[in-house]
Amino acid sequence: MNQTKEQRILNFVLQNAVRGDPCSVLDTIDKYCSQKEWAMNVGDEKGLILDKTVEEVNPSVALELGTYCGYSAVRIARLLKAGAYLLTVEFNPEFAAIAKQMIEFAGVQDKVKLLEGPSEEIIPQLKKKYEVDTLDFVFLDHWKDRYTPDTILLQECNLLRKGSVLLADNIIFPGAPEFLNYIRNNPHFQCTNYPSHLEYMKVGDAMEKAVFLG
Ligand SMILES: Cc1ncnc2c1ncn2[C@@H]1O[C@H](/C=C/CNC(=O)c2cc(-c3ccc(F)cc3)cc(O)c2O)C[C@H]1O
Ligand SMILES: [Mg+2]
Repeated sequence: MNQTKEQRILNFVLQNAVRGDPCSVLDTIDKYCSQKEWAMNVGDEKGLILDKTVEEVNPSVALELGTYCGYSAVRIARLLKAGAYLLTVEFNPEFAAIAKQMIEFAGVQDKVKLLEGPSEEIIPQLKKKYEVDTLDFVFLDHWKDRYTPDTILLQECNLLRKGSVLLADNIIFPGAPEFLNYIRNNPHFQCTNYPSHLEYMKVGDAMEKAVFLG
């Protein structure tokens, strides 16, 4: 049975990266996806915007929607302080299995909880089942038409507090026009746009930061 692209990415990491070294895992994925097979990781350029935002927020509890192969989970987890953790949500079991191995190889498994299932089911469980009070940081990188309903759901579930920071990928390409309209016209959010490029390409893209004002 021939391998999937995601399995090929994982195998390339297992054979070429340094076990327990998150930066080497990230560099190895970026090398593979820029030279061999493109894949929808946030990548090195937008990854720097993600890094700066995570360092600025310095979250105790972070949520990621759309784990995929685990690239941004490793990217976020490597920056978390002692005792802080990332919850990452992925509903495709194959991607979840790949991401689990990627996260473990990088050595950040103690900081990451991979939750398998659709975000609309997981989000309402975060308080009771996963003992979350509020979220300090949320990275949105799943299906683009889910950004708005999930942002509304996070508010309905009282998971955001004054100062919670959302960061959304792919504002330009593939684009999230409905989310952009929602969040920029919502008086409860203060938005900032970060122009960049689509991962591994010369195509323009951007990230949007939205601070919840309470
Ligand atoms: C609702 C929900 N719950 C849990 N997991 C969910 C979910 N929706 C998607 N997911 C999971 O997240 C991942 C999906 C991410 C969606 N991201 C994308 O579709 C995406 C697409 C591109 C792109 C750019 C140019 C092109 F020409 C083609 C594609 C670039 C990106 O950075 C992306 O994030 C994998 C999926 O299983
Ligand atoms: Mg993306």
